[in-house]
Amino acid sequence: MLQLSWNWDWGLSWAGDGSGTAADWGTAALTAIAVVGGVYLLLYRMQTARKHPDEPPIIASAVPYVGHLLGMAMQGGRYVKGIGLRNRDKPIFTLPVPGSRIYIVTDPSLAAAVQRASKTLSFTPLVPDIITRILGLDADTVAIVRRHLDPEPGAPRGVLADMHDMVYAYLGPGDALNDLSLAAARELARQVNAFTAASSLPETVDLLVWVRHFVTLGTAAFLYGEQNPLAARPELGLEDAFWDFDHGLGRLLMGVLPSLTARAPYRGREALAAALADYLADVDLDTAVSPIIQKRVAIMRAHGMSPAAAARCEVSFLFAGIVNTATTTFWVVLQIFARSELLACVRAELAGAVVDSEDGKRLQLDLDAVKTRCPTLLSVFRECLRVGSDNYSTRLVKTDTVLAGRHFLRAGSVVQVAGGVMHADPAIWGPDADDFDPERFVKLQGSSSSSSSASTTAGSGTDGGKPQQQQQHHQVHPAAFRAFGGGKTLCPGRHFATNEILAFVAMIVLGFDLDAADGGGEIAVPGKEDGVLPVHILEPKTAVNVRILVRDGREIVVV
Ligand code: HEM
Repeated sequence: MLQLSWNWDWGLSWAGDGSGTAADWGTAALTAIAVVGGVYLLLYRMQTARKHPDEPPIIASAVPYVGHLLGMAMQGGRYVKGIGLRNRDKPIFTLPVPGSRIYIVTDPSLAAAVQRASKTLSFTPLVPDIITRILGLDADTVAIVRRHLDPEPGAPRGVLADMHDMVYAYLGPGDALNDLSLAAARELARQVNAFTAASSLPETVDLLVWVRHFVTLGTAAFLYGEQNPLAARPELGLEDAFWDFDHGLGRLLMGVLPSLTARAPYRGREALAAALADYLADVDLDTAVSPIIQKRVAIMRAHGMSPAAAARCEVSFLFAGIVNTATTTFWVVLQIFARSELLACVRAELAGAVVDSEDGKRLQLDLDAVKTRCPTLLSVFRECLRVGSDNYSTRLVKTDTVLAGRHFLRAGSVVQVAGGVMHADPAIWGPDADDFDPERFVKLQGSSSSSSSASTTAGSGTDGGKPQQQQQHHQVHPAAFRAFGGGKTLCPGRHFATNEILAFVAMIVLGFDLDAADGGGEIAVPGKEDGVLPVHILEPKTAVNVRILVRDGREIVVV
């Protein structure tokens, strides 16, 4: 006879009358297995129970409730992407998590429906918590940020709403965008010219590190002025601090004692915030920084933020301006230089976008011509974004919502549009969806649709469009291209980024030759590191070391 009891010294124990036989122990073990199995089955069944008959199908985790969270923590964006690709028959599905639901959308038309339902599905309520953790905001600033999120027309507006509208208006097509694009391209040209002038011998570099150095310093300069602390105070190591911050965003987001568990990103952020606060307190904002930064700082101050808090928030704009641009430029340069025929083709296209100066000493790069006369370059850019972006557009379900008249989404849950799944879906892009096709977007013919979600035209002056995939004779839904997100949070910097990246790639393609560092020859293209939180275009799994040779030593001038 065996009995289950609790013993304070030894914990849970089996008590017997001393006559326990092997059969008794076997029975006990079977009972224990049955109890554990029963509890497991109960939890498993509970997590698969739909909260509503029209709730999207539930994909249960083998470890009830917490399994998906563990999967995301251990495998990053690859985890949900894998589930999405294995369940292509489900345009939307539910991942049960403790106390909530995550609805994953993998179908472009449902993604468009999510974007349209912006009254009940909104990213904004999630922003205060996210930026508090990432930026380390103090309680007063958080209270300001929380005011009047998602205001109705005519209602009082909070700082996020004002900032959103200003940034979208400023970076939309028009003179301000053109001025900023020109300023950025000129700053990058200045840096490339300085590098060319200083380089007499071939240099071996890590291509990503080389590209992002230019983009980091260039962006800091055209946004915050030449005396910005990243450029003017090299002793602070702010460039490294910036990338430490970027590479530790996931840990900062966890918010568990960040000064200990996310030491490098925490210190990087604090160094950047302090240096920007000192700088912005000292300079004459009207003349030293670009107009968009003047407007950002003015909005934050008008809403009552302290100068130090406003400077801290600028770390996020620096992040938005640098990280995706640097990483995308890296991929575009790499993909072009890894294919000699493609390189020749892009150089031939760029010949139509440059002219020699009268004295023959300078190369004049025409920004507009780069955008309009280089279809292959533009296609490579878009293909790099398609292949490199596994991003998720995230929304909180504010009130119970029926999506597209069919799918019940419960209030308090989270919806995520899975860009990585859509970008890899053969049903959308054709059977070669896994391949990098430099001409994919040349083969896709744009139309003049005005949907703002697609951005496969990405900054060419028109939003959206329904490109037709000539080979497959079907259309790619405008919401299937997710690199810039979509709907109310569609990246406001997409036009600017396109201009800047195309100009910068043009300078590199025209000015340099790149070889594999290990003895020259073809440069290999590594896979992308997809086991991280996909907050931006993914980095390569391994470093790409190249030898840089100056091809055309002439100064580049942007016109
Ligand atoms: C290749 C370059 C870039 C890519 C791939 C990119 C991508 C994105 C993505 C995916 C989002 C979130 C969209 C969503 O959640 O639906 C976003 C938001 C944003 N991006 Fe970009 N971005 C790029 C460059 C830039 C640049 C250069 C700037 C500014 C100069 C910028 C400013 C912003 C801002 C301010 C937001 C937040 C918008 C909001 O919700 O209020 N981005 N970007």
